[in-house]
Amino acid sequence: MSMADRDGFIWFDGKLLPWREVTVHGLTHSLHYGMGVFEGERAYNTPAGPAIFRLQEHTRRLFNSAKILQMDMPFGEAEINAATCEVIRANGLESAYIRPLAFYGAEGMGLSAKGLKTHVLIAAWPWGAYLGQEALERGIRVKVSSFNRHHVNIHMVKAKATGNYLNSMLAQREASAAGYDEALLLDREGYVAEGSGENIFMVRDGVLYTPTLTSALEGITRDTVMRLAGELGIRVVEKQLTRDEFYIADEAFFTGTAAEVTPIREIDGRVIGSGSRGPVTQRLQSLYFDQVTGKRKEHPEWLTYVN
Ligand SMILES: CCC[C@H](NCc1c(COP(=O)(O)O)cnc(C)c1O)C(=O)O
Repeated sequence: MSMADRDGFIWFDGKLLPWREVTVHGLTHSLHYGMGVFEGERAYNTPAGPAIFRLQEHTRRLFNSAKILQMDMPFGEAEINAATCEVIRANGLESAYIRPLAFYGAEGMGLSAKGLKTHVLIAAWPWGAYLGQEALERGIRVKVSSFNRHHVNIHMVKAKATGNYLNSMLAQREASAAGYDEALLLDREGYVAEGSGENIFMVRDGVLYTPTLTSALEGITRDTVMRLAGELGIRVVEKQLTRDEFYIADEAFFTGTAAEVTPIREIDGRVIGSGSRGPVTQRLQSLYFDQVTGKRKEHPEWLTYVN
């Protein structure tokens, strides 16, 4: 079923509208030139009702992305936070994937985007494991992409910008066509950057490693997992990592709002560790799910209850 043919409500420019009425003109500027910013967030059902995980950090990143691209935002962060909660309530959702998007309208077609209106929508829908439930347990097969991640002075990688995902789509489709589940992109120097829609970690001799963020998005899940690992007493190291360090790692996994904590069992035909979800990955994955579903009481500030 097309995403357009759903029922429910989408928050659009300050109002909750019926899902199917949220349409834009074919000459919408962002459709043509790819300048827009978005977020991927999740609400989870908890013993105290539905809650959005680290909503404030996601909204702050949306506004930071807009600032990097110099897109004027017609609402404030607090209004967007409140509207996001309203979308979950209005659709009667308990756990959901949430997609805020800010984009330029059809007021003009010049690249300067002068005088264009920024429109904002927030949609939410039930979305299970991004790479499949089995992936969360068994792990996935990953291919290093022939496409590099953006050079940091070609695309603004700290902005979660819609146009940046052309690179992600090219990489993901190449990996999928080659029979893999996901792509791993290297930066311009050849160091490991991130997945097409995820940050990446590896475990070696009990130490958790993740690439420095030069060519990768500042992932909120990455930050969460690094904090949880520290609380488990696991040493966390951020450094430049090469593809062959991942080949000989004991464990590897992706993190992201959509991907959550997805184990990686093979990269480029090299089996990672035991070839299934490793013990450190499993501990972090289970702690992550306890955290986002309110079973773990630490970090109450990470959950925004919608009711
Ligand atoms: C299609 C993009 C989906 C989106 N990807 C999130 C994402 C991440 C992880 O960031 P975070 O942990 O803050 O989510 C890292 N890197 C990229 C390129 C991403 O698109 C998501 O909702 O997970």
